[in-house]
Amino acid sequence: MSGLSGKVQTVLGLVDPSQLGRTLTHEHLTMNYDCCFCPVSPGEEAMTTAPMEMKNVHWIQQNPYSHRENLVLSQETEAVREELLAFKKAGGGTIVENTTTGIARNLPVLRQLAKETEVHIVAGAGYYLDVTHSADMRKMTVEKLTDVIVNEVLHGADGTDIRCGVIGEIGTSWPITDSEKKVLCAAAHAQTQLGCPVIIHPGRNSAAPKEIVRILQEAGGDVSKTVMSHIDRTIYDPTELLEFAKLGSYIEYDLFGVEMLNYAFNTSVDMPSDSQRVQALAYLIKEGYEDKLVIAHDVHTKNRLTKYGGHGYSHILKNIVPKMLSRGITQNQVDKILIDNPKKWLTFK
Ligand SMILES: CCC(=O)NCCS(=O)(=O)O
Repeated sequence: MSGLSGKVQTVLGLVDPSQLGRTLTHEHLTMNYDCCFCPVSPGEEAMTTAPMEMKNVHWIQQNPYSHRENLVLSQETEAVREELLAFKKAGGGTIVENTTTGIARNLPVLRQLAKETEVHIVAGAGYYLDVTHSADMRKMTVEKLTDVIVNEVLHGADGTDIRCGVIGEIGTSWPITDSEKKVLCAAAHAQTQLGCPVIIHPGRNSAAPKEIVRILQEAGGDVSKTVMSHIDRTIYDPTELLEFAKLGSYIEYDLFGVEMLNYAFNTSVDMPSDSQRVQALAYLIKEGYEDKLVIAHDVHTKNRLTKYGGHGYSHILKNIVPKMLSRGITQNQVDKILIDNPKKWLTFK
């Protein structure tokens, strides 16, 4: 294992795991989501460039991926700084920033935000979805990709000395592409060398998480130290959910705050409400998985910020925790989900 053993690596350096406090395991503070622009139905084209103002907010909330400006979170560093200060004031301690290569990771901005707000920020290594993979990167072998990821953790990424503390979010589509499979194998190999946490973005199909676990395990990865993101929009059937839970990864409900009727990336999906997310957590707790649950908002577009009428980064602490408690989840279980489980996951072996 590396010299990082027993520590958590933030953009400001190593910290003792006991310092983390309440942790959101899947957020973005600066990124660009142009790669996933969704065209609108005929007649609605003008809305894709409409100003981000009150009369358009509802349309943007329902069609977040079809509004050009909404996809550029990187323009909102000042608003994000304010939000992080509010998160800290609400009792938050740490944010895992999941932006990887392909969606405009900006480590100097993350370091600056961490310094200015005193929120611990853990940055992500590796690559996002196939659609963002460059021609050069596609030519790399698994060994070369492993070297790049290991280097991002041990020495710094994007030409900086700022080190990543987690591998991911590693992007996968459905079906998983060959290039994405190579990255998954590289993530598993890097994890074996480093003993570090991994986090995965599964494709939008209920079979995707299980297939990813299979690929990671075959490549020697440690699934017990891996978070499967976006379960909210991926596995609905309770039996399928339990089958997946048995495989041993962390299960992440990370779209808290998203309430939308039509989910443009997969129109066959009924996006759950926050109440249904809390019900899913309560169900998994009842089934014995309270040590494997983590939660977040996955803020990745402008409309999710309070500046634009969104819920911001404090919604879980301010609104979801009281709801969890009112639905029979105990304070001890809440603390596991927000403090103990993230701490265990983020600590290098
Ligand atoms: C970059 C942020 C991201 O991938 N978010 C997931 C969106 S969704 O696939 O759950 O809609």
